[in-house]
Amino acid sequence: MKIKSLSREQIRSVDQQAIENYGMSGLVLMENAGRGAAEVIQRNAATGRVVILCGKGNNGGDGYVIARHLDLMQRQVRVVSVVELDALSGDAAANAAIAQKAELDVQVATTAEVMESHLHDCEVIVDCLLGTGATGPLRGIYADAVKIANQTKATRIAIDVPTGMDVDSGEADPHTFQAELTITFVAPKIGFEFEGTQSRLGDIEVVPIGVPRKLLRQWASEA
Ligand SMILES: NC(=O)C1=CN([C@@H]2O[C@H](COP(=O)(O)OP(=O)(O)OC[C@H]3O[C@@H](n4cnc5c(N)ncnc54)[C@H](OP(=O)(O)O)[C@@H]3O)[C@@H](O)[C@H]2O)[C@@H](O)CC1
Ligand SMILES: [K+]
Repeated sequence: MKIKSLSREQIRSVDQQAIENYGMSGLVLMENAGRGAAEVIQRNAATGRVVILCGKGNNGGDGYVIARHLDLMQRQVRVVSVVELDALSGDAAANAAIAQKAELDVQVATTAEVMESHLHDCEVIVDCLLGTGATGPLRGIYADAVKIANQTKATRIAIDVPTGMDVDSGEADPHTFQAELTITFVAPKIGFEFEGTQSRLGDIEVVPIGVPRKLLRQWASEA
């Protein structure tokens, strides 16, 4: 079933309804999202060292799942969190803990200098800094991380939305992540349809996260 482009409120409502009305666990949704994204990454950027930039929220949580699945695919992968790991909560904290117990390469970079040292020689950068929970201009290390990532020669892949782009208006922060590929969950976002956004989004791939068709039917496109 093809789903229409959704607003921030609608997409957040899909997740919320799956959890509250259907009894799905947020961890399962995140697992589906991260696993699906890892498969798309593997298809589109099959070689080279991968750095996954992770923020504080559930978009960051997706990053730890992606790392675990890419590691299973025998990729060389490092997670770089822009916050100390004890600042994480909920499903993101759970997946960060799994990644650590699994002895994946998880680093913290809270300064531009340290971020630069992690990004200067990787071949693929995956942006899990901010998703649908982003508000206002990029703050602090988030802005630095995107700026440094955009200056590298690495292949850049955004998860759910390029960090810095508003999901509803498509408006871009001066430091918006410049993606060659955006892997977005459930449906494209309304902001992606605005003129000028294509150069920040690159190609768009939609990944389903296992929410039931009955829930999605209300947003089915006519086509
Ligand atoms: N179960 C689900 O719902 C599923 C969700 N999924 C995934 O979750 C994503 C949504 O996650 P989310 O709601 O946690 O928001 P997200 O964007 O990761 O982080 C927000 C945090 O970042 C911060 N912050 C905000 N703006 C900022 C700024 N300008 N500059 C700097 N920092 C800023 C702010 O923290 P603060 O600094 O205010 O403490 C805020 O708390 C969604 O896109 C999808 O990828 C999938 O796994 C499928 C299942
Ligand atoms: K992102």
